[in-house]
Amino acid sequence: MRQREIKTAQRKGKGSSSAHHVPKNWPPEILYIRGPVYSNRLTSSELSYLHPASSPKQAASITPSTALVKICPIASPPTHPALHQHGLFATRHLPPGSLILDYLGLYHSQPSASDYDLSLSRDLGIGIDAVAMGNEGRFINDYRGIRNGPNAEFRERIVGSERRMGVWVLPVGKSGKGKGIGKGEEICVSYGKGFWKGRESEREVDGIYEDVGL
Ligand SMILES: C[S@@+](CC[C@H](N)C(=O)[O-])C[C@H]1O[C@@H](n2cnc3c(N)ncnc32)[C@H](O)[C@@H]1O
Repeated sequence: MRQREIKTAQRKGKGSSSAHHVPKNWPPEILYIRGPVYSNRLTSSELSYLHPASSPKQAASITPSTALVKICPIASPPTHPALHQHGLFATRHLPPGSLILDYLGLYHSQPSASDYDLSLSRDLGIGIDAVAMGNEGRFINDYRGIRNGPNAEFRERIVGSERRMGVWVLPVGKSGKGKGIGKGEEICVSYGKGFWKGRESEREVDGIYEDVGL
C-alpha cells in the first residue's frame, strides 16, 4: 500500500528525483516531498476535514523556507540521547513565534506504530507519517535529555485549503522566554509523555530494557 502511495507521490511531482534538490544528509531510501501526500484509504469525510474551506483570514500568508534549517548527524555530546542519529538545527536566528516549516508526510487514518507518525486529529485518528516520505520536519527530536525544555512546538495551520501541521518557534512568554532559537541550536519539540509511555510499554512487552535511545 505505502509503495503505491510513494509511486503516486513521485508521479505527481511531490517526490524526489535527480532533477530536484534534496537537502544535505537526506537518507536516500526516504522520499523527499514538498507538500502533503494523502493515503488513498482516507474516506471522503476525512478528506473534507483535511481540506477545510479556505477563508482569507485563515489562509496562511507565510510560506516557510527550508533554508532556515539543516539536518545534521549527531556526533556529540556523548550523552545526547539521539547520538548517531540525526537532528534538525537552525541555520540562523529564528525569532520567537515564527513559523519554521510544515511537518510533511503521508496523511493517513490507519493505526501506526511508526516513530515518525504525528497526530493531526485524535478524534478522527488522522496522522502524518514521515517514516517513508517527508521533509526536514521528520528529524526534529524531543527535548528530553537534550535541553531543559522545548524551543519549538507543533501547531496546526491552514494553507489555502489544506490543513497542515506547522513547526513554530515558541512564542514570547512560553518556556523559551522569548529569545527564539539561536543559529546552530538544535530545534526540539515535546513529543508528549504519551509517545515515551507507549515505547516504555512496548519494551516491557518484549521483555527488553534498552537505553533511552529507541
Ligand atoms: C521523529 S524521529 C526524530 C529523528 C531521528 N533522530 C532520526 O535521526 O531519524 C523520532 C525518533 O528519534 C529518537 N529521539 C528523538 N528525540 C529523542 C530523545 N529526546 N531521546 C531519545 N531518543 C530520541 C527516537 O529514536 C525517536 O523514536
